[in-house]
Amino acid sequence: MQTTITLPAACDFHLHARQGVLMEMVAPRIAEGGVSLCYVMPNLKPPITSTEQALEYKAQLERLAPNVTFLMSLYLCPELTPEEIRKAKKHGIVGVKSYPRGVTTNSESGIESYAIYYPVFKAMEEVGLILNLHGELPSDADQDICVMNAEEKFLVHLKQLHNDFPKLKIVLEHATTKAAVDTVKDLGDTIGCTITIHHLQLIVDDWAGQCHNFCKPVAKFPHDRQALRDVVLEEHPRFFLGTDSAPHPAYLKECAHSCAGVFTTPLAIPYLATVLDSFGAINCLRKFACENGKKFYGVSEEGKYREITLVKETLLVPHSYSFDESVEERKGTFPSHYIKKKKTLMACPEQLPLELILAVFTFIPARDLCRYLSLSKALRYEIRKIIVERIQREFKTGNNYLLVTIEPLDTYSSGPTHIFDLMLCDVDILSLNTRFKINDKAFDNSSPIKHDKTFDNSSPIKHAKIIGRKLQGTERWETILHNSHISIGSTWLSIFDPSQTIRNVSLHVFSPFDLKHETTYVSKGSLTFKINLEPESIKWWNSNIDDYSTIVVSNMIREFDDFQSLIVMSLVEEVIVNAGVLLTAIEEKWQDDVECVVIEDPED
Ligand SMILES: O=C1C[C@@H](C(=O)O)NC(=O)N1
Repeated sequence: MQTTITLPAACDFHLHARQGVLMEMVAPRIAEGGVSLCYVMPNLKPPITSTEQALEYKAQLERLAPNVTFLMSLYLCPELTPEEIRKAKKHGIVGVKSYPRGVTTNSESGIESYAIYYPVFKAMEEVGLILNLHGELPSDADQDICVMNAEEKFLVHLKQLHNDFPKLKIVLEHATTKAAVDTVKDLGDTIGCTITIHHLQLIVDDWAGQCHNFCKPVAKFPHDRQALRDVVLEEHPRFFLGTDSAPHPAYLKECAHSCAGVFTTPLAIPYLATVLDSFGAINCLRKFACENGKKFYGVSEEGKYREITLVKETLLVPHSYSFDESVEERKGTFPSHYIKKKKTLMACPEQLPLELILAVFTFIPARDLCRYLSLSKALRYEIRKIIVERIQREFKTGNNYLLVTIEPLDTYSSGPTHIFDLMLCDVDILSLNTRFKINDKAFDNSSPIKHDKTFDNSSPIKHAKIIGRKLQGTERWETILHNSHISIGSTWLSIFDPSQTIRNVSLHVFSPFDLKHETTYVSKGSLTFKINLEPESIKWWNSNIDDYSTIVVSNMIREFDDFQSLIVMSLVEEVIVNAGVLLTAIEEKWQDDVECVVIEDPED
């Protein structure tokens, strides 16, 4: 069994290197994945339609990944003229990518008919630019076209184009069908074809219901995959690697309308080797990934040649790759349960008198609390991540947020946690008509709290000065707990075991924009424990809460120097009700300034 392979760094002839923060994440990973040359797709926003844009994009990529050779392409669209083609050629642009309108990511300005582009194709044929085809027809039920046959039905256009421009080099991108493989083989030497790694692995069953495997064109039938594998095994010189690696932010991938794209760049060649090995094609790696494409394109690496060595051993694939999603442009579609949105103040957070945004998220209804509590820590961790993603989706500025989650820690309640949240809100609790009470008496385990079912408007709130605040003129936040214990007379506790006294206090503070910053401090009755977000690093220790007469919140949040907003979230429905009271009060008091976002429980 071959366990080590040394070969030239590979070429990826179809890469979505993206732009902005996503590009910053992708570009350095190209070499990490064993690739030293790549052909970059132009479907950015706005698409790359001019030589200047392509060169500027290339320069950005080179700054981020100086060891990689970037071959650039333009986006086929009406602005592209034969003159621009000639100019592009002069400046080293390699090809033009054609997207049929609406078939995939950023293809809104794609083409509807090839006929109008014939002068452009003619110029390309003359100067030797490559035409890259996303080979799918847009779905059209009336024409019986859907994702499963969109590629096959497109092939007539490939044949036609080849017929009309026999010297034009055309690459049918990311072929997924036997029909495509057969067609490319039948056509002459000017027709090449890229194959992705994932299409050598996946079939339709793997993406139906599995958003991470969803891409365009979709993976097809087992016999189609076999045809792709066979042509690799055959080492056919006109078939070569084009990963179509296409990352999307998790919130656009793991959602109802998942974006198409499989992100393989950081592990491209190890992944390819693994897949090839699985069907006995490991010896075809070199031709498929390092040689065929370069020959077809007639390109070399201008001194950037290097070798890579693959070692066959177990590799843990990261669950995700992080980048600053907060500054990614959001799609216009907010979840349908986004019920209330007053004013977008995120754009001008300095207007917030209390630097406060209160967002209340329900994630799991209270009645299902036990379900949440029975989840493993790892799963809870995932859930928190999802919540973070939700927040990132809603709030897109580069602001820092202080995020407080309210979570139950045991089966009984998470009662007082929202008191902490109120503290951190830096609001005058007394002025809010809530039912929260803060006792100044030492907490007495033997005296069960009252479980009055009435809404206690009149309860005076004592020690309002325990509110945490950002210290004037400093960046420190502080909450002082005057030897008090916190109690709460809220009705909702009674849905749990009424004989239980409040036993836990939890406060989770972290920045939704940097998971690494997460620090969770939890005081739980006479027990205080600390949790880092990583489930493995959960640490517990005993300590009496009396020892914590002063809780200096600045300790928890010391890493965040600039909070514009506070987000309070809860997994507990009833807390939402209470927080709703808070929201109402905030809205009443600062109605012109504060945007309160309430997101209803989607399951309701
Ligand atoms: O052709 C494409 C485009 C790509 C993307 O997300 O840019 N994703 C895909 O799955 N196919």
